[in-house]
Amino acid sequence: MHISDNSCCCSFDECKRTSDWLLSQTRYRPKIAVVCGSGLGLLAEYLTSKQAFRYEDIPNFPVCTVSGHEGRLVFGKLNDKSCVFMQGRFHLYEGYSLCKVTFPVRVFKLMGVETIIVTNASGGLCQDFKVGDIMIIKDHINLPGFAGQHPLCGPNDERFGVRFPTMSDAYSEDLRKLALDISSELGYSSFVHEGVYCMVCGPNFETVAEARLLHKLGSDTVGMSIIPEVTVARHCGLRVFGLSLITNMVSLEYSNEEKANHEEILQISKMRAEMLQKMVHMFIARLQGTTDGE
Ligand SMILES: O=P(O)(O)O[C@@H]1C[C@H](O)[C@@H](CO)O1
Ligand code: HPA
Repeated sequence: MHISDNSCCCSFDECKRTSDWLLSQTRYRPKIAVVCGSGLGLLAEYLTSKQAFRYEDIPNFPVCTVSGHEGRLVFGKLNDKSCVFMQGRFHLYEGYSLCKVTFPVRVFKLMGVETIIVTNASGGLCQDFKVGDIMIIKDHINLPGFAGQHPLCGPNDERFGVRFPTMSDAYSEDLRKLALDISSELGYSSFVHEGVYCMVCGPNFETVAEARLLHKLGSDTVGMSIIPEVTVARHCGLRVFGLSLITNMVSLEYSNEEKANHEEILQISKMRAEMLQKMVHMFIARLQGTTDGE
C-alpha cells in the first residue's frame, strides 16, 4: 500500500527551520498573515516600514511560477499592527504537493501568527453575482480533497493538530460579521456577498457541464486555491477569514461567447484591488486581540 508521506519537505522540523530563519531575520512578530491571490499583491502596498524577502531567498520556500504572483513575503505595520503578507501563493496545478502549497501556513503558525486572511480570484457561478463583486467566504467544497488530494493525508503530527479536525466552522462567524459590518460602513453592501467557494485543481477553466455540476452542488464561486491553506490553518488552530474577488462569470450556457482567461482575471483584480485593500485594512484595524509590541 502506498502511504503518502509529507515528512520529506514539510515536516515540523522543516517548518521550524524556516520559521526560525525568518524570526532571526526580522524583528517583526506578526499575529496576522494575509495571502494575496492572483493580481492582488497590491494589498500589501500600504504596509509601513516594510521588510521584504523574495521566496527564493527563504530556506525551504517554494517559488511562484504564475504571473500575478510576485513571490515576496512582506512584513510591515498596518495601523500599528505587525502583519506578514504573502505576495503570491502556490497552487496544486503548478506541480507542488499540497504540503508544499500549505507550507507557509505552518511556518506562520510557528512564528506566532493567530489569524490568517486568505484572498483570491474566482469565477462566479451564483447568478446574482457580477464581475468585480466580492464574496466573503462562508464555507467551502473541497473537491480535490474528495478525490484524495488533501494536505492532511499522511502521518499526522500532533504538534500541529489532531488527526480528524472539524471543518464545519472553518470561516469564523465573528470575522464574517465584522467584514459585513465594514462593507456596510464603506458603502459596499450592494457588491459584497457571502457564499460558498469550491476548489478545483485547474489549470484549465471549467467546461459548461462541470460549471453546471458545481453550481448544482451549491457552489457560488469556483477557483483553484485557498482550501488547502484554510484546511491546514484550521488544523493548527488559526482563525480564518476569506475573501474572493469575482473576476469572471463562469459560463453555464453553451451559447455564451465569453471565455475566462488569466490576463482578464489579472486586469479585474488590479481594478478592484483598491476596494479589497480598504476592506482588508479596516478589517485588520478592527481585529481584536492582535495588538503587538513590535
Ligand atoms: O491564487 P488565485 O486563486 O487567486 O488564482 C486564480 C486561480 C488561478 O491560479 C488563476 C486563474 O486565472 O487565478
Ligand atoms: N475558474 C477557476 N478558477 C478561477 C476562475 C474560474 O472561472 N476565475 C478565477 N479563478
